[in-house]
Amino acid sequence: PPSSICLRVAVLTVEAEETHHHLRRQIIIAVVLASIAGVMIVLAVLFACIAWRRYRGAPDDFKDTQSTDTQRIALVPILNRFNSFKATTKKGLVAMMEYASLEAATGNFSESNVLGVGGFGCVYKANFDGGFVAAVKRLGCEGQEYEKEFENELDLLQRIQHSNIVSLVGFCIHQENRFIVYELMVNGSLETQLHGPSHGSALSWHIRMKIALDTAR
Ligand SMILES: Nc1ncnc2c1ncn2[C@@H]1O[C@H](COP(=O)(O)OP(=O)(O)OP(=O)(O)O)[C@@H](O)[C@H]1O
Repeated sequence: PPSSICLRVAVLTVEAEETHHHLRRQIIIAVVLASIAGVMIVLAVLFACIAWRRYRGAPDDFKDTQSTDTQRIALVPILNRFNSFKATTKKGLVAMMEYASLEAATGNFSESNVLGVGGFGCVYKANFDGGFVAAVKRLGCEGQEYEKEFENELDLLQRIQHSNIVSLVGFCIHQENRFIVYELMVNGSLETQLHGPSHGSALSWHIRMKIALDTAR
């Protein structure tokens, strides 16, 4: 009868609508899940990139202390074989200087050439052939702390090249002795200027302000 046909058509329409609804809901869920997965993948890649850049940019000491220590210890006997020339290290080129030239330039490390004394050794003024003047630090030769200080200072100064930081000229290893050659600070160190015999009397407030700004840079 026509009424039962109408009823069947109505039931079929409702079923079709329900199926359509169900399908739409599934599509929406799939799209949302895919979007979340996509965002998570992008975030993971981003995080990995940042972590990698930080790892590469970090000083060696923060990466793998054990392996850098091993490298440093391994470096010394290799350097000992040379006496002059330039040593290419992972950070650049540093002059390996002959002991004889340091001895000659400092007048055999004479008292009259002493510029100052630090925690790890004495610093001498050195006049090299050709008029080149520098400062030579002779590190004490007892104990591992001197060896570590020598390696740390070389490592740091190779990496830090800045107009406000004294530059590294070279180094020398002679028997048990270790030497570091620096650019000469003709007016002495900042500490000497501030706390030396003059007690800073030579520094005007304008100069002090300039020093403070340069230090911050
Ligand atoms: N490049 C340089 N030019 C001129 N004088 C220097 C130079 N380097 C060091 N001096 C003088 O030698 C002194 C000792 O320097 P050094 O670097 O051995 O020790 P420090 O930095 O004063 O102290 P510490 O060894 O305890 O860190 C300095 O105070 C300074 O007077």
